[in-house]
Amino acid sequence: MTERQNESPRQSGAETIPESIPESRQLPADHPPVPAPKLGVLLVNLGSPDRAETASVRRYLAQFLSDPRVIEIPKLAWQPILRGVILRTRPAKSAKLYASIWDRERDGSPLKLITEDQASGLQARFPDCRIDYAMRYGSPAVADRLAALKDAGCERILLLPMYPQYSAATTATVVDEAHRWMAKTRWQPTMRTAAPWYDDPAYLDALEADLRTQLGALDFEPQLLLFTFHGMPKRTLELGDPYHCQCQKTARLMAERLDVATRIVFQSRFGPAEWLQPYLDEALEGLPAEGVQRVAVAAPGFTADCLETLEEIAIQGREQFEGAGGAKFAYLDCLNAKPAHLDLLETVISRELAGWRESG
Ligand SMILES: C=CC1=C(C)c2cc3[nH]c(cc4nc(cc5[nH]c(cc1n2)c(C)c5CCC(=O)O)C(CCC(=O)O)=C4C)c(C)c3C=C
Ligand SMILES: [Fe+2]
Ligand SMILES: [Fe+2]
Repeated sequence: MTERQNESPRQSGAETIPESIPESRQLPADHPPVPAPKLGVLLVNLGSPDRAETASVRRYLAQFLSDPRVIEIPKLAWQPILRGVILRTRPAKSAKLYASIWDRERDGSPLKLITEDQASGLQARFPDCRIDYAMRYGSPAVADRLAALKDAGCERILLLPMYPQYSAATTATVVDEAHRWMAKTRWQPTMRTAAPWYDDPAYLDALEADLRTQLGALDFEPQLLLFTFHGMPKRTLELGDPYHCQCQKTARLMAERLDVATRIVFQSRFGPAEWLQPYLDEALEGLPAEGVQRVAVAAPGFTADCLETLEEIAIQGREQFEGAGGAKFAYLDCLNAKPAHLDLLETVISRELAGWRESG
């Protein structure tokens, strides 16, 4: 083999070398193909089942809930509960919920399709990079998309866990998974991970503009705007996870920018342990008795609408509030693939690529 082909513009086998490439850059006929070096960006969100069907949801939940970053209970104690109880009962119920939000035309979950749209929207803004997306659980798998970026010649890859607030159960497990692939890879790309953007002015600007627009379009004036974040076991806060503090900071900085009363709550409790409080469902059920008849709910920790927003908040949350006597309820959707979100993600990606694009 000759020296490394960092500067080689070759894309494929020796017989396809264009005439214009100088002799010194050509590879011998028996050399493995070396694509031209590029920058890659991989957006990674949580993931969904491939279909809104029990078997598919069971596979997805088995992978998700076997992750020791998500369920911090020793494997020997947890697996019998997971296999013997949860995977026997939950998949059928969750499949029905997924069916209620499924995009039938594009045949996918909102979370996956919105992430796909974010990646293609960003690709148009970064013609010099290859932008792709993956799901931490389910498909497309992180390892497969990292391998595809590498095969396309990306020698430097920016990993973008799609969570504005860091938690071990979300951000860290994306990094773990990427590094498991790295550990099996001979010629590793250089990899960076984007920092969480929970207090970044670009994030707050995007949220503020979007929430103002959505609030302004309502047919009522909310007395209260609830900021709901996905919950975490309370124990994770005691163990040093910064998630709770980062959610609090996002909510406080947003409250300072908006001229409506706000409150922070946490949703999607799982299992019998105490989770971060106050809980969304209890808040919605208690508000009418406090005299709050008109409420709006926003979920600034979700970069894409998903089961936890479209079903748990927009459907169940409304029922809880109205069932307790509330009059007006509005769910404000996530930033999704809206231009304001692409602007924010462009800012984050450009910052994280600093030094790479210039030298690339
Ligand atoms: C946005 C941040 C998220 C945190 C933090 C988080 C922690 C966390 N989640 C579970 C259990 C479940 N979460 C489920 C769905 C789900 N969770 C997030 C995000 C966070 N989770 C998203 C975006 C989604 C939606 C996925 C989709 O396809 O739309 C589910 C599955 C759904 C169900 O069956 O109800 C479970 C279970 C735990 C235990 C946890 C922290 C330890
Ligand atoms: Fe979750
Ligand atoms: Fe805190």
